[in-house]
Amino acid sequence: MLVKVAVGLIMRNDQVFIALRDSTKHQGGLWEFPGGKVESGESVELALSRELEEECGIQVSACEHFETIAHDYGDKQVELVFYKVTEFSGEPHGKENQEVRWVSLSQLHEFAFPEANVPIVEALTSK
Ligand SMILES: Nc1nc2c([nH]c(=O)n2[C@H]2C[C@H](O)[C@@H](COP(=O)(O)OP(=O)(O)OP(=O)(O)O)O2)c(=O)[nH]1
Ligand SMILES: [Mg+2]
Repeated sequence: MLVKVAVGLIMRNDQVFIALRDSTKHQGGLWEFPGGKVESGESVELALSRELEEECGIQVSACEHFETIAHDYGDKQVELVFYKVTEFSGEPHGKENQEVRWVSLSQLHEFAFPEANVPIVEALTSK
């Protein structure tokens, strides 16, 4: 089964906001860009706003599609729809008590992300 996921690249100057995935979750113990599964009947952009409010406590006011990546983990197939979150209100934090960081794009490669994120990290650091 293919799981569609809305993912936010929350940007501020040359930094991006990342969070540590709970070790009990799929791809746990790795860093991620906040986001989550699109629910049935929900648009991807609505899912993005809902997930970023739930996980980081921010309200998205503007976003733009960045890249969509399909990836097969073997145990799970995902379609990750990445958005650059260009305007938001509230201060991003680990609302679900997850560890979070603002990271300079030049240091992003120092963090371990799920395999599907590799092209995104590459694109963010080379632009
Ligand atoms: N949020 C997020 N998920 C990612 C990234 N990269 C990546 O491969 N994934 C995968 C891991 C999961 O299989 C899936 C997203 O799941 P999720 O755990 O965020 O979903 P969710 O917030 O709805 O969580 P839950 O209700 O299952 O607890 O996408 C990423 O950068 N961010
Ligand atoms: Mg999530």
